[in-house]
Amino acid sequence: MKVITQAMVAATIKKRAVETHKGSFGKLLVIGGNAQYGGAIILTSSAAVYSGCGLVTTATHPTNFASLHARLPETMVIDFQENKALIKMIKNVNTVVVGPGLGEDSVALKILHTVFQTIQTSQHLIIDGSAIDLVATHNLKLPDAKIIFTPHQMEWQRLSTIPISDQTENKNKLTQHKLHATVVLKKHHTEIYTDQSVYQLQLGGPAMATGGMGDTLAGMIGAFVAQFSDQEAAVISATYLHSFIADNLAESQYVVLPHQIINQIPQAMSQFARK
Ligand SMILES: NC(=O)C1=CN([C@@H]2O[C@H](COP(=O)(O)OP(=O)(O)OC[C@H]3O[C@@H](n4cnc5c(N)ncnc54)[C@H](OP(=O)(O)O)[C@@H]3O)[C@@H](O)[C@H]2O)[C@@H](O)CC1
Ligand SMILES: Nc1ncnc2c1ncn2[C@@H]1O[C@H](COP(=O)(O)OP(=O)(O)O)[C@@H](O)[C@H]1O
Ligand SMILES: [Mg+2]
Repeated sequence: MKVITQAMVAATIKKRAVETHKGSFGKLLVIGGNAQYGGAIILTSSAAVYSGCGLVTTATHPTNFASLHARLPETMVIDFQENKALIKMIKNVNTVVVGPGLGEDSVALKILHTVFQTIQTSQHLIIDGSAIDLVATHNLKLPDAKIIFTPHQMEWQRLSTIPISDQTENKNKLTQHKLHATVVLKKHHTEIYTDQSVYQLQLGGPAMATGGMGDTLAGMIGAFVAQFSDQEAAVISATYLHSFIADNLAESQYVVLPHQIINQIPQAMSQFARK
């Protein structure tokens, strides 16, 4: 297992070229947030905007529109139940994040079907939270796209059928290979399984054990993958930065809240871009 280093992150987050515009830094669609879990998609969307994605659109339940816009005017919104609008928007972006706070009811399942039917080979698809459980429960066939799963240990157990106590590097690697996807297995010392390698994060700690922490990471990964050309480097760097910021805050805080990490992303990226 390779340890993720600061140098890997610094090599990914580069100073921006001047002859650029918002279209140069990725177009991302985040899908999630039912009537119960609006906070999840607010965190994912915010993390994506603060991570520098050029254009972020949020497909969510309409009950979340006002709260989302009050926190984050930079994102655009669509109703995730409007199938035609959803299809059009999926075709209009280079990266999709699906799952944070999506829920697992029939509406959620229909949305996930639409994503899987519409996504193209060249697009990045981050599958998180409820969407991972829907894939596992309904044994869904994965589309041909650049897929990244971001399960915590229980979600990985449901998807891979490997019990948490048995989630060894070799077993995880075998399932990652079968899935044809990158797997970010979230836990203390998160592990990232790609086609090429296995990486370990040696940052992060229990101050991060707060609901919404993974929703935030999903937005960061989405934004990094949307704007940086090397998918593997982007996933590793987003995962590192998330815990790097948390550890800095945890020096003076007992707990670290997801929105506090989000607020620090632009400064932390600037720090790495100057290395
Ligand atoms: N503000 C919002 O709107 C929020 C919305 N959210 C949204 O809710 C949806 C459901 O996601 P979820 O993660 O909350 O539920 P689920 O998948 O059932 O997992 C929990 C079960 O797994 C177990 N467990 C074992 N190991 C574990 C580990 N390493 N990490 C974590 N859990 C571990 C754990 O064990 P226990 O706590 O019982 O010890 C428990 O039995 C999803 O869409 C998400 O985006 C949340 O993000 C919260 C904020
Ligand atoms: N004790 C811990 N040590 C390191 N990281 C942790 C710890 N507890 C939680 N985290 C991190 O917090 C995030 C939790 O993700 P997840 O369970 O999906 O949260 P949620 O769905 O509530 O947003 C992961 O990135 C995980 O690595
Ligand atoms: Mg989660």
